[in-house]
Amino acid sequence: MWAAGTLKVRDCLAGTSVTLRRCLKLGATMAKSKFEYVRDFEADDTCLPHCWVVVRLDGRNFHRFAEKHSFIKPNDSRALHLMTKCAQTVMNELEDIVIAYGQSDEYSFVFKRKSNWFKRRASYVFYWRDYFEDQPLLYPPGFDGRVVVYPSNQTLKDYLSWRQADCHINNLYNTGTLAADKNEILFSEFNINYNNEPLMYRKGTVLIWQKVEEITTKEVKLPAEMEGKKMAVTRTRNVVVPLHCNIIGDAFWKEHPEILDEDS
Ligand SMILES: Nc1nc2c(ncn2[C@@H]2O[C@H](COP(=O)(O)OP(=O)(O)OP(=O)(O)O)[C@@H](O)[C@H]2O)c(=O)[nH]1
Ligand SMILES: [Mg+2]
Ligand SMILES: [Mg+2]
Repeated sequence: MWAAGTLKVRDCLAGTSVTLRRCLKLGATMAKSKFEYVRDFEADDTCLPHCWVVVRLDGRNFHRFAEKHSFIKPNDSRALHLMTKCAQTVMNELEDIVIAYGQSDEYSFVFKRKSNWFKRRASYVFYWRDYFEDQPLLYPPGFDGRVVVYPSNQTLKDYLSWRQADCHINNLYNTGTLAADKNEILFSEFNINYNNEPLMYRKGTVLIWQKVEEITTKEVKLPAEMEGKKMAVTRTRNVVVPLHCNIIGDAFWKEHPEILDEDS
């Protein structure tokens, strides 16, 4: 998705894979060969229907990539914004994604229960220069993807909570030290109040759809006496908005009931 040719997400979301399998079956009956047996190794990778489908992409050996491209430690806001830009682009292309969550070198995309499609993008490389102006891209990063299905709203919420907890733990660790009472040590020894660290670093990024009112001027044709006149027209548009809020706990889900709404 982020770098061409590196993503190995199986096409388990696509209804087309079923069609493809049918075609293969048809072809196979027409021309069977002694090699036919290898098809038995194919696992049925169709995702369970009616479940939430999560695709998580994670940078491969990103430790090296960050080092080679002089990323600021432990958090480089350019890198995080570049990831978010890519994820927003993906969401804008795939309206079936209801929410996405990103931190560090990973992004999770949650597809509607009814979804049946998926696409690839080479966004990360494409937008690199917008975020890392002075740092040339030395090699294209690779991202591996995995697909997991979650059967209930609660398991999906728990999945996203797990990723945000991971963001918190890693960030606290990377910002400071190994010891038990990290917050206290950060404050007393390094004079860093962890709670003052930017929210994007502590909470990661949540991408959701929000309706915005857009005012545009339009030439109005009717009625006849107003012909040629420009008028302000308001229309509602769905846009992808980044948030750096808590998704662990009920408050977020109560505030945004539409995300998990079956019919939306
Ligand atoms: N300096 C810096 N490094 C980052 C930043 N974001 C991610 N990284 C690096 O990316 C790594 C991501 O962790 P992992 O995904 O567990 O490790 P990985 O090196 O990508 O290895 P694999 O995922 O197993 O291939 C971190 O350990 C950091 O080294 C950042 O903003 N700044
Ligand atoms: Mg990684
Ligand atoms: Mg990672």
